[in-house]
Amino acid sequence: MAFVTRQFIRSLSSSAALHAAIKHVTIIGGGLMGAGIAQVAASTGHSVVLVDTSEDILKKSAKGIESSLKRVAKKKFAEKPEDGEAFIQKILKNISTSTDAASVVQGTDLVVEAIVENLKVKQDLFGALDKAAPEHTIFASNTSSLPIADIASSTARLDRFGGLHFFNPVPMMKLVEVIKAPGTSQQTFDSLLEFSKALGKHPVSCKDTPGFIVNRLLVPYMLEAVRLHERGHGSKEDIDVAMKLGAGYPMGPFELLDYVGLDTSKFIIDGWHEKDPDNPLFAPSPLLNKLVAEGKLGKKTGEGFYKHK
Ligand SMILES: CCCCCCCC(=O)CC(=O)SCCNC(=O)CCNC(=O)[C@H](O)C(C)(C)COP(=O)(O)OP(=O)(O)OC[C@H]1O[C@@H](n2cnc3c(N)ncnc32)[C@H](O)[C@@H]1OP(=O)(O)O
Ligand SMILES: NC(=O)C1=CN([C@@H]2O[C@H](COP(=O)(O)OP(=O)(O)OC[C@H]3O[C@@H](n4cnc5c(N)ncnc54)[C@H](O)[C@@H]3O)[C@@H](O)[C@H]2O)C=CC1
Repeated sequence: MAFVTRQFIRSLSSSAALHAAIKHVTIIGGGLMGAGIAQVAASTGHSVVLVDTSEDILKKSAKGIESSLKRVAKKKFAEKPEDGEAFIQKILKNISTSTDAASVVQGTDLVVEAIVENLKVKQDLFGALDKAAPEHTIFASNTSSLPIADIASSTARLDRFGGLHFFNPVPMMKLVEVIKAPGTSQQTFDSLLEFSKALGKHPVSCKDTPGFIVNRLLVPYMLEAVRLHERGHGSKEDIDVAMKLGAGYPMGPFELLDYVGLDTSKFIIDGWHEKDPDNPLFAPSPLLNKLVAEGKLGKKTGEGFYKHK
C-alpha cells in the first residue's frame, strides 16, 4: 500500500514536472503553420525558437507574425494603441530564430515540426534531432496526413513522440488534434494535451489513423468540389458561394484550398492515393496538378484557383 502510494505520488510529481517543463519550444518550419504556432506559443508566455532553412525565409516569417499580432493588438487595444505596441514587442521578445535545428534543440522541452508534408524529409529531420535533443524533449509533428508512427520510427524516442495537429490560421482556429501513436506514452500524451490547453486551444484526442478526424472528412469533401468543377457541373465561384450560403462554411472549398496551399494539398492527396490507389475518394485531380506545376500554389504565391492581391 505504502509502495503504491509512493509510486502514485512519484508519478504525479514527475508528470507535473513534465507539464511545467514545457516552457521552451522549438518550432521547425517557419511557413504558414510554423509561424502561426510560434506566434501562439510566444503569446502564451513560452520561449520559442523558430527554425527554417534560410535567414530570408525567417525574416518573412517574422514579418508575418508581426502583422498578425498587429491585427490582434488593433482589436484588443482599440482604445490605447500605445499599449498595443508594447503587447506586440513583449510577445516578439519571446521568439528567436535559427537555421541550425540541431544546435537549438539542446535547450528545448518540445519540438513541434511543421515542415513540408513529405515522410522522408520529416524522418531525416527527426532522425538528426533525436541525437541532438536531451532525453526529456518531446517531439511532435503537425503533419496533416502522414502516420505519426512512421515519422517517429526514425527516432529512438517512440514514447516521447506524438502528433499536434493545428489548424490554419493558427491564431484564430481553436482546435488542436492531439494524436497518440501506438508508441506514445500516456505521460507524453497528457503533456501534449496540457500544452495545447496552455496555448488557449481546445484539444481533441485522436488515434493515429489517416487524416485523424478533421482531414479524414475535409479532404474528400474538398476533392469532390474540385471534381464537380472538373466535370463542368459548377463554376468555382458558384461552388464556393453555395457552400458558404447553403452550408454555413466560412470559406468555400476553392477559397480554402488556396488558403491551405495547393502544394500541401497535392502532397496529401498523392500520399493517400499511393497508399490506396483504388479508393476514388483520393484520386488525383488534373486541375490541381496543373496549377501546382505552374507554381500557382494559392494565397502564398499570389495565385491558385483565384488571383490574390
Ligand atoms: C484537398 C486537401 C486539403 C487539405 C487541407 C489540410 C489542411 C490541414 O491539415 C488542416 C487545416 O488547417 S484545414 C483549414 C482549416 N481552416 C479553415 O477552415 C478556415 C476557414 N476560414 C475561417 O474560419 C475564416 O474565414 C477566418 C478565421 C480565416 C477569417 O475570418 P473572416 O473570413 O471573417 O475574415 P476576416 O474578417 O479577415 O477575419 C476575422 C477575424 O479574424 C482575425 N484574423 C484573421 N486571420 C488572422 C490572423 N492570421 N492573425 C490574427 N488575426 C486574424 C481578424 O483580425 C478578424 O478579427 P475581427 O477584427 O474581430 O473581425
Ligand atoms: N497549410 C495548412 O493549412 C496546414 C498544414 N499543415 C501541415 O503543416 C506542415 C507545414 O505546412 P505549411 O506551413 O502549410 O507549409 P509551408 O510550405 O507554408 O511551410 C513549410 C516551411 O518548412 C520549411 N522547411 C522545409 N524543410 C525544412 C527543414 N528540413 N528544416 C527546416 N525547415 C524546413 C520551408 O522552408 C517552409 O518555410 C505540413 O506538414 C502540412 O501538412 C497542418 C495543418 C494545416
